Amino acid sequence: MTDTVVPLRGPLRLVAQSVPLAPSVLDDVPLTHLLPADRALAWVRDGDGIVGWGEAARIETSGDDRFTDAGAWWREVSAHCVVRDKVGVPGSGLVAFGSFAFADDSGRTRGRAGGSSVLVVPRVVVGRRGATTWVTTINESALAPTPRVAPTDEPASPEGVVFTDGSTSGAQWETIVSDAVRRIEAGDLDKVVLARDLVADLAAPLDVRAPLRRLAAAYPNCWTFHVDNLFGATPEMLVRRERGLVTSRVLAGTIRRTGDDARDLALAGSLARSSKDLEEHEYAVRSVADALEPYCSSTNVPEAPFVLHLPNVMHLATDVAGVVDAEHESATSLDLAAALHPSAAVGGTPRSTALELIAEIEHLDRGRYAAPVGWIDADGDGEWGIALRSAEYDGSRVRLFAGCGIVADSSPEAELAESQAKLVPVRDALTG
Ligand SMILES: C=C(O[C@H]1C=CC=C(C(=O)O)[C@@H]1O)C(=O)O
Repeated sequence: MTDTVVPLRGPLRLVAQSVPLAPSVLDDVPLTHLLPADRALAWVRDGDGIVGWGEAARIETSGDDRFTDAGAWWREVSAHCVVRDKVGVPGSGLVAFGSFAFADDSGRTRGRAGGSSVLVVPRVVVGRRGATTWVTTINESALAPTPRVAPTDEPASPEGVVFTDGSTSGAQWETIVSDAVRRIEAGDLDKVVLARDLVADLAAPLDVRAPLRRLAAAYPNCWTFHVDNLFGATPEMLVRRERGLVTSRVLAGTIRRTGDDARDLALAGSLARSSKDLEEHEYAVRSVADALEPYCSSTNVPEAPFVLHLPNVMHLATDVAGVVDAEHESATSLDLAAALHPSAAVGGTPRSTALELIAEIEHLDRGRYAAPVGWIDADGDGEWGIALRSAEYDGSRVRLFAGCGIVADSSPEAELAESQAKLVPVRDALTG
């Protein structure tokens, strides 16, 4: 069931044009430095990506049809759009940024007007992919002039930040983790991912560009994003579809970094050998490989994970790849994200039992945390990360989220410490 906030009144006829920019025009200015304060959209990693602003069209959906309804709308918008693309790379031409709710019933309980999942078509997009930089304009009915693109003013840093417990205290959350371990030991399920939130109150409404700039600079190998008041820097790629090739970066199994390189290297070795973390990881890889298989003529699932080093933590990581088969050629990146969500990196194994347990014991509306966030183009190519290391804000109130995979050998105290480490990126981005 879906509540469509902006119903489609007849076909929406958009005109999109992408033109290359000479590299000297932006002179290596980070894409996040181009964003205006209002309606900023971002998806950047290591200098590449797309940022956008303004709004040519949007759809909000909710409920269990949130992906299918958004997908049908996107097919319709793409089919009626006139695209003049002089760049021709994934992300040029018509694009929409999107972010989806974790749970079928999410959003309703938060009292937000309308649905909680969204696709937004910006009016202006600036993209960078290696040496290629471009600007896209999107307008209704007629071509819009290409705007001058230049760095915007330095955003105000958040001030007077006060953190308080979210829906549970640390001690209460440890009890919830213990409950989950008992259920796993009783044989009800193999793995469940439990999350908690932290509230930050600021002295003034957040200018999200400040934390975005910090996250993009501090976490270059993560995808820094902002869509409709959800922002963060995620290390996990749920699915990327690029001209028939599908890739996914699966993460599960974590160890905190100490800041001492030699010790961290030894810890990376122990993570790679930890049976608890390897078990947690294997469930996540299986869930992604199994969900991709029906769409692919071939898949590649490496036998062993590698260790991904981030500034705050290290993760076990596996890059899964597949080739979309002829029968599923029309499956868009969003269709694939819908099929994969929620993977066992954020739900659990078996999926339905884990989701029931989350709903029963977590005491948290995850909103759009841990759900797909990313972008899609007119060909259906796109990238959908999992919105981890993220926060949602409303004026001067920010809710930060973090979760941990729980298996039989999990210790509540260690999981609480891990969740604190996962909160660090957004915490630091708010406090400078
Ligand atoms: C659920 C989160 O992380 C997932 C991704 C990587 C490692 C995880 C872990 O080791 O528990 C989680 O499965 C989060 O960051 O909120």
